[in-house]
Amino acid sequence: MTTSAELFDLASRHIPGGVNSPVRAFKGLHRPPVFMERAQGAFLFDVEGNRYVDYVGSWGPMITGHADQDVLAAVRARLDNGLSFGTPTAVETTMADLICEMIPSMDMVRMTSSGTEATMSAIRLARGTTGRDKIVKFEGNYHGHSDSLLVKAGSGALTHGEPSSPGVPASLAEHTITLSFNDPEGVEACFSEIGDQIACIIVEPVAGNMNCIPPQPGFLETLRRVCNEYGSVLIFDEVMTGFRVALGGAQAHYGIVPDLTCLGKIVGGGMPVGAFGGKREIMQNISPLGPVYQAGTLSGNPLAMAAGVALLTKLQVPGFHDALSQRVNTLCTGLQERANAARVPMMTQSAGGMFGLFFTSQSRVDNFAQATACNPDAFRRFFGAMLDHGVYLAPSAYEAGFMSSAHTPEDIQFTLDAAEKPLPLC
Ligand SMILES: Cc1ncc(COP(=O)(O)O)c(CN[C@@H](CN)CCC(=O)O)c1O
Repeated sequence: MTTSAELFDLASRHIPGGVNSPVRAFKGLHRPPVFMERAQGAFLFDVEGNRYVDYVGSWGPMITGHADQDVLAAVRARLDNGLSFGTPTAVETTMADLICEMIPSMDMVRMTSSGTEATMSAIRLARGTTGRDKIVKFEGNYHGHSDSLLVKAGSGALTHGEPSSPGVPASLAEHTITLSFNDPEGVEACFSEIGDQIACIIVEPVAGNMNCIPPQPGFLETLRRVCNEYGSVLIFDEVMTGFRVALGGAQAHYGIVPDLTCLGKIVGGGMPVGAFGGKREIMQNISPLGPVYQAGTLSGNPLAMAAGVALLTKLQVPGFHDALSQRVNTLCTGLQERANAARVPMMTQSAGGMFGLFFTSQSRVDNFAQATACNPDAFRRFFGAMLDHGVYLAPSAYEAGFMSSAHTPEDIQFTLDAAEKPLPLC
C-alpha cells in the first residue's frame, strides 16, 4: 500500500511543493499532508484506509457532505450529453435565476471558474464603472490571488500598498489600500481623505481567512455608508460566506446590501465555479453588454452548473441553516468546555455554518493583529493530535472550519471525545 508520505514525495517531483494549492501542504505542521482517496458524507478516507471526520469540506463547498447523491445524480444526468460546448446552455440561465432569487441584491450574475476570477472581475468592473483606480481591502482578508489583491498595507498605509507576493508590480499594488478589519474609524479616516479616488471596498463580511472573525456591530454599516457618500462600489466577497452563514449569505444575516457580491465554493457544489453579480446598472457595464471586458472558456460549464443548482436547491429546505448553526454551536461549546477543564487557553468564534478555534487567552479576536497573536505551536499540536485521532481540521491556524448537514451528533461527539486527549498537551 502506498502511504501519504510516499505519495507526497512522488508528487513533489513535478508539482511545486507537491500540491496544487499551498494550504494543502501542511506547511509548518511538521508532518506530510494526508492524501485522500475518497469521501462520503462527513468523512474523508485516506490512501491508507484511515477515516476522518472532516471539518474542511474541500474548503467550504461540501455543505451537505461529500458525494451528495443528489449532486452526483445531477452531474451523471448530463455526462452523456457532453462536458462543455462553449455555447450558451439553458442550465446557465437556471443557475443565474436561482442565484438572483436567493441573493436579492444580485439583479444580474456572471459565472466564472473560481473565486479568484470572480473577485478579480468585480474589482475590474468597479474600476471601470467609477473610472477610479484605488481599491480598499482589509488585512487578513483573502480574495484569491489576483495581483491587485495580493497587497499589504504599505508604509504610507493611506497612500499606497505594497505587494504581499513577488511578481506583483509595485505600480499596481500602490492602488490597493489595506485597512484593519473591524476598524470603522480607520475606514472613515481613509474615505474622508481620499474617498473620491476609491473605486470600491472589497471585504469578507465574515473574515474566514484569518481564522473566523465576524464583523463587530457598526463595521459593515460604516462600509455601506461611506460607499454611498463617496460613490464607491461595496463588494462583499461571499465566496466562503455565501449560502453558508445564511441561505442568502452574510448580507442576509447582517442585513447589509452590497453593490456587488462574489461567490464560489458552495455555488459550484464541488465543481470549479465562481460568480460575481449585483446591481443591474453596474453589471450592464460588463462585456458584451458594456465595455468592461471579462470572459472564460469554461465559465458556466453545464456539468458544474448542474452540480451547483442541485446543491443550492437542497439548501432551500426550511430550517437547514438553523440546524447547521446548531451543530456548530454544539461543537464549539463542547470544545470550549474541554479546553476550560484542561485549563488550555482556547476560545472559539463562529458565524452560521463556519467556525474558528483560537489558542489564546483573549476573550475575542476582531482583527489580523489579534489573530496572529495566538499560539501557533498549540494549534499545531492540537491539529496533529486530532488528525491522529481521526478528525480532519483545517491545516492552518488561519483558516476557518466548516460544518455540514451530514455531520451527525455522534460525529460531533466523536470529535469532542478526540479533543479530550490532546487538549492538556496544548
Ligand atoms: C473569501 C475568499 N475569496 C476568494 C477565494 C478564492 O477562491 P478560489 O480562487 O480558491 O476558488 C477564497 C479561497 N479560500 C481558500 C481557503 N481559505 C481556498 C483554499 C485554497 O486556497 O486552496 C476565499 O476564501
